[in-house]
Amino acid sequence: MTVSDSASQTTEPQNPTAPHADSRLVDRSKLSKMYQHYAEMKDKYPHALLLYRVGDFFETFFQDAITVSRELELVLTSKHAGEVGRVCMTGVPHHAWERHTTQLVEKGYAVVICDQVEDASEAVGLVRREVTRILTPGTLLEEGMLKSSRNNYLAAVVIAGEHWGLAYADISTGEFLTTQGSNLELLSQELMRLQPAEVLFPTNAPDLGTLLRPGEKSPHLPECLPPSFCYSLRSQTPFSLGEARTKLLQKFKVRSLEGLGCEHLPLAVRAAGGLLEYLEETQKESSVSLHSLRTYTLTDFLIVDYQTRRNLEITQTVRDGTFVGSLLWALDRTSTAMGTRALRRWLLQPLLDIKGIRARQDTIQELVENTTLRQDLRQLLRQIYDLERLTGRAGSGRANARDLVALADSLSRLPELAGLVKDARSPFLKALQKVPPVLEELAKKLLAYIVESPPLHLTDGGLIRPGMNEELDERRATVEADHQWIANLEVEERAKTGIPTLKVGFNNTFGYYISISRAKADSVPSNYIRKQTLKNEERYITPELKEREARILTARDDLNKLEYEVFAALREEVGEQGEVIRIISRAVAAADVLCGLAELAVYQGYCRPEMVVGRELVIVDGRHPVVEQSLPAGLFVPNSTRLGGEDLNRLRAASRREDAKNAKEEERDFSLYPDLIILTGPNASGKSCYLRQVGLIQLMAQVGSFVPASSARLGVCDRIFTRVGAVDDLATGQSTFMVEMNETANILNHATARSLVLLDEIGRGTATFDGLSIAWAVAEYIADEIKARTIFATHYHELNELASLLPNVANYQVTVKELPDQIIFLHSVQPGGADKSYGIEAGRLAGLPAVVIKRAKQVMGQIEKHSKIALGLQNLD
Ligand SMILES: Nc1ncnc2c1ncn2[C@@H]1O[C@H](COP(=O)(O)OP(=O)(O)OP(=O)(O)O)[C@@H](O)[C@H]1O
Repeated sequence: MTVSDSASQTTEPQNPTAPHADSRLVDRSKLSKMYQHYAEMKDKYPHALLLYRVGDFFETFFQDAITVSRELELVLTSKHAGEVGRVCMTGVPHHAWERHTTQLVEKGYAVVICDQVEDASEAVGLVRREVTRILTPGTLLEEGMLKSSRNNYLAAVVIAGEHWGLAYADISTGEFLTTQGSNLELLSQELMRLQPAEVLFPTNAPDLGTLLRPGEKSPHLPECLPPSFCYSLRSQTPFSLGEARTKLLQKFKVRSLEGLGCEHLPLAVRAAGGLLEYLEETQKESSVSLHSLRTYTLTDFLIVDYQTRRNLEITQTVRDGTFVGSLLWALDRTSTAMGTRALRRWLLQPLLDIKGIRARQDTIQELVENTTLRQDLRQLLRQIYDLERLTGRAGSGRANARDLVALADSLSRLPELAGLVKDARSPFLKALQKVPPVLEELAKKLLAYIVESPPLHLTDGGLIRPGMNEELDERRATVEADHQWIANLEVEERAKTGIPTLKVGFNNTFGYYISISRAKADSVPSNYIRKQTLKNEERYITPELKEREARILTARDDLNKLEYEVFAALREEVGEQGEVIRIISRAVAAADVLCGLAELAVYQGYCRPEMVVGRELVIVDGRHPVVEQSLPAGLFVPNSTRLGGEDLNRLRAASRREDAKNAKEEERDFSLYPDLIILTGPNASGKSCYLRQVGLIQLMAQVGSFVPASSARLGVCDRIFTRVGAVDDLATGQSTFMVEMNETANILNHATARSLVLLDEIGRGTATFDGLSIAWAVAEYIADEIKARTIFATHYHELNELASLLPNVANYQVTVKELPDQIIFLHSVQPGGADKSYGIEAGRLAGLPAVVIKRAKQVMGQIEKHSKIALGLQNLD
């Protein structure tokens, strides 16, 4: 439900003494001035929660108060708002606004901050308030609101028939990319990869501005958009080609979009332009600092669809969605937040380009071979803060002095980093060899200007070192002289009055005063004016003291203001170098990822896979990278895999050259390396583990990582498909079997000879013979028609018959040792098919009553007698 919906459902109380709960229904003329202003602001942002600064609080009123008190579990109170009576109210202390806003934004609300923009003590009449910030899930910048380990993407989508444009940006790091495609399924997959915090969608819906929370339905949202994200319904205008194009040209100060790569991609342009407009609208006071726009195509990367990402547990486990136990968890040895985010991006977007893969491998290899370099690099990287986000905050005017010190500190490590890699040969280390001189200078300047441990607040002074700014030094000298005057005053007055206990003090109410014990009150000079009487003391002021005090306070104010100005100028300088810093940050992030992967390769005994152009998939002694780490050392049983031995194109070319005989010969050899493996074995023997291990090794190899095997030779895949397990998709009301069939249909319709297909059971969710028939037909179609490299794990050992019918199918089994009263899992994958599934045995081990086990064996005997499936199919031909 949107905020506005909740509001419209709130009817004004019939009870005249109950507080008003809807700003739209009250008589505005009866509201006091501040509430009238509040209501005007609320009218402008009907779809967001408005946090309105009153004194030390950010208050919410009317309908927003009800929503906020419910969502944050705060007490709902009410406040007198003029003639109209009381209105609902709840609020949060102003210093805690970030924490509370984060919670609201995480729950899918947009929050508008309306702050005081003048000093309340100087205000004439109502304190001036303005909207200073609009926070939505995709536009967060504040450090406490973001997870350092992942990007926070804002996406924008434009759809025209089957065609679409998608732009996305992370305003905290400055990334900004756009693309265009022509298949809505791919759009959905790309969104699932990005997991954006918020998606902008242009529509002509009447409720523009609404932020739909995850799962919330709207008739204006096309079905192809995954329901699990927040969608902002936007006006179509900024997404029109003309407006969007102009916006991009202006933002990046270019005459054509050619250089950005999207001149001829109108949908990509529309999405990017619309996104920019939204950022400008929500960022208000600060400019948005974004990298220049990069255009990419989905075909540059290995397609890992949502199911595969989920089944291979790349960023979270299937069972409980936790990070621990995922591939990312097992591989992450990065030392910086930038590296952690980059590793996640890389795992979700493996490469297709062999050159790119080899460049990463070369770097890992160099770091594997040079232990000292690797250790020194890791040590140094640990001292580098999140340059990307620090720069993002500086560029948008939100960095504080501590941020700039951290940034300068990190920048000043870069020359050291360059020194470490000066003799490196591999591409990603060479990228660190040159530090742009402008950054060295910037770091030096920042460290010279800003004190070592600056305060959090920017307006209370204490930021800039002495000797950096003449005017600042002068003002500081004046303030110090005044302080000295006060300090001397005590000595002088003691001497003058002869009262040794006389003291000069300060408090916020009276400012400076002279304190004398009551016993001595009679001997005070006549120019002392009594200001306050306490139990044991009298407090006085003198006209001279007051005059000095006024000077001190103004001078301090001026000093603080100037310090802030000097600081803001430094921050701006950082913002101006944003692009240069970001380029080097990305190089640092990449080197960090590769350094971590090298460390992993050494400690886990990974090998460098040989990447080839053909279809080969040869893994010798492969291991599952995650399961291996969760078992005690040495317990994981390695297994080899050999698939897709020959390049089908070459074979086909051979047959076209009418060299059919030769081709047949080759085809026979080729059968040594099958395309499809039927994998059988008892429950819990390790079939799923083996299947996933092959998928993960292929994926890791295309990320450029070394892999858990003693050797590997891998052709680059265009896509990895998986169908694993079965879960009811309750959200769409689909049964287990229908989910399974949909996923299988997707694979059969999209897999190519260059794909890797991993199928873990097909046809289990229906009657045995239906299931077996479907499984058979699917395996046959993949092996015979698609010729994708495939591993098909199944309990239907009848499928083993396929190997005798098709040359590119082979049978493998996960072996077990049978003892009289137990089965021992060997977890070893061997040629040949299992002739039984040990399901009844598993039932016995699980404690099914003996009589049931006995009866099951009888029934199985009968069924097997009548099942002559392979024979029957052969007869069909
Ligand atoms: N190669 C291996 N070495 C050591 N342990 C393994 C190996 N493979 C699997 N295991 C262990 O066996 C357990 C069961 O494996 P897995 O889930 O792959 O079985 P399965 O054959 O797919 O079972 P089911 O048919 O019931 O789905 C795993 O959790 C893992 O701990």
